[in-house]
Amino acid sequence: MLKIEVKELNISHQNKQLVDISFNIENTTALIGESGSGKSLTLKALLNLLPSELNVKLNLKSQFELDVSNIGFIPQNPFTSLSPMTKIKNQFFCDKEKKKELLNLVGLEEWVLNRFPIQLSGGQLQRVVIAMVLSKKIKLLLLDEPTTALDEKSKIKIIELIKQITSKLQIPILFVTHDIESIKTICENLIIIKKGKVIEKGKTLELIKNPKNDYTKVLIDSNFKNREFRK
Ligand SMILES: Nc1ncnc2c1ncn2[C@@H]1O[C@H](COP(=O)(O)OP(=O)(O)OP(=O)(O)O)[C@@H](O)[C@H]1O
Repeated sequence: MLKIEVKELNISHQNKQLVDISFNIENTTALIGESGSGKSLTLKALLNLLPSELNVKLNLKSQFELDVSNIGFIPQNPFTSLSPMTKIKNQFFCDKEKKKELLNLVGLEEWVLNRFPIQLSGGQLQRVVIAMVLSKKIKLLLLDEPTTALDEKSKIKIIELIKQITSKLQIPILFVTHDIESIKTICENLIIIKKGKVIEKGKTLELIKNPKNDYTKVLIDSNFKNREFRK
């Protein structure tokens, strides 16, 4: 399995340090932190999509050249990641048989191709986005809170789908979220960040069972309490 070593990622705005971390993306890795901790900036840096007003220093080691053509990205909001006025079939680039096969893999049927994004539910759209990502020969998959825009029922189904897919892909995966519960059964490794710094990392299940840092404890407790509350 390929591994990506982010030896140094330093992002600043004027004199303010926003992110200063190093970590590995190995097998399935989750990056967790509260709002404003630097998760999105980290993903944008890997995608080379940081706004020009930010200063960035990225030093990474990987066995392959990373560029947009070989990175798959599953965003927070599938509604805004697709063009609203274009039918799905015209935003999905591979032959028809492959499209059908991929749609099938994500639990959708061919009729979806003739719809505009607005005619699909959030859960269906996120499945379409996943099928599109799988149509490329990707070497790294990044997920940015992929269930944030979905209702609770769709969220559970999409997490289940992501779990199936990530176990088959055999490429490094970085799953960014603030929801530890959702990655518990998907990600083998866990990195906790706070205010742009890595404060704890390790194997997910061990870390959840035995967090060393107080911030990690609070993050875990609030995650599970919220979930109980929502049931
Ligand atoms: N273009 C920018 N200019 C200045 N500061 C920025 C810029 N983009 C983000 N920041 C700051 O960087 C910090 C990290 O932001 P980031 O969006 O990465 O957080 P996050 O962990 O993804 O939060 P959320 O879970 O709410 O999306 C925040 O304090 C944010 O205000």
